[in-house]
Amino acid sequence: MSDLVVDAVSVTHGSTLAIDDVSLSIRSGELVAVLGPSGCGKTTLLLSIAGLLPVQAGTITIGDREISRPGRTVAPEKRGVGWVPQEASLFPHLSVGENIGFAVPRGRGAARAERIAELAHLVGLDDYTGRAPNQLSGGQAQRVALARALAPRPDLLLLDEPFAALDTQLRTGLRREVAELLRDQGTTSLLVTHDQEEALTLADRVAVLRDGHLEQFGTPEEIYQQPASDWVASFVGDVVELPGQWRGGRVLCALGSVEASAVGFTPADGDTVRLMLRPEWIVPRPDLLAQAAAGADARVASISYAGHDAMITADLVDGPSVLLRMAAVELPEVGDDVRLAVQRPGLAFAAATLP
Ligand SMILES: Nc1ncnc2c1ncn2[C@@H]1O[C@H](COP(=O)(O)OP(=O)(O)OP(=O)(O)O)[C@@H](O)[C@H]1O
Repeated sequence: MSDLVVDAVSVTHGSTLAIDDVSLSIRSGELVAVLGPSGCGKTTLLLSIAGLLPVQAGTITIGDREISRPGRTVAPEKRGVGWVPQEASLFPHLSVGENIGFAVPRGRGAARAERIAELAHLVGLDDYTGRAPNQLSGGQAQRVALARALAPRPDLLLLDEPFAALDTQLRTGLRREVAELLRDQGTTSLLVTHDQEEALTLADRVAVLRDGHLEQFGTPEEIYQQPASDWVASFVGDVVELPGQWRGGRVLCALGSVEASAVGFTPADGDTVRLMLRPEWIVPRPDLLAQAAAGADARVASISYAGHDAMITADLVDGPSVLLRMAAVELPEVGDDVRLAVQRPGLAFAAATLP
């Protein structure tokens, strides 16, 4: 398995600039998710890496092989790249075993049959190699598609929303399984998804695309805790935004004086900023009720219970409503008075940059 380097790549569809000067460097064995809203260029990026679309600028390299540059596109079958599509797209006239072995050269005698058996075992379908694709469930078909892509030992595996067509329960289980399998195999993989939870839970690093631009490339923790822009902050996860005034590394706002770091600008004392918090950074602090100086008073307005946790809307006495996410162990009740505090530094964005 090799490194993938996408260097200053631009790709157009006619007059549409779908990928605009994107650079990504993926280490050997890494699983990277490409995350972004519909139409941001995820599929276009994947197609250009697969060799199905030419690049108008920049280069794509796998290991020490340059596979794309303007005017030169190495053919898809010569790139050493595997592809797992959204729908398994198995060949209906071939057995499961023959689907898995489709890209493994014939004429190697036992070696080919061994590789098919090895892959069938890897995806937990040892007993299914003689079956026809229409005798498989959706999840099983997707495993066959994965085995088929891995069989010729690609340098890089591209997965285009491979779990999107599956129901929620199956999707959660299968994606965990697939991520483990790819890690065990040391497969360098690029997974396209518009599902932020999928990206954050599975990937070593996440590339966030917006309108063909790379907004941020970082670990799931960096993307969620230190978003590079207010757009990334609101696209990946829930946000609570409050206007406030910057004062020496803190923001004075309806939640009190909250420690914060400024993102993308250097505020001066007195500047108006937007404070951004995640709902789980705000917590009820009954211990502060006796201390008038700390925290902010609020009343619980509604509770949206989700089993493992709950989203609580609390009306601040001196300000707007805020959202809190709490583990559903000891929840307050609607109408309860609470004292809220912020348990980790927030993010301050320039007021003018917010939509
Ligand atoms: N064949 C095409 N001809 C013209 N424009 C295209 C073509 N394919 C994609 N586009 C445009 O290029 C941009 C990026 O499309 P792309 O399919 O890569 O986005 P995406 O992020 O994969 O979207 P989705 O999540 O909806 O699949 C969009 O503006 C789209 O309309």
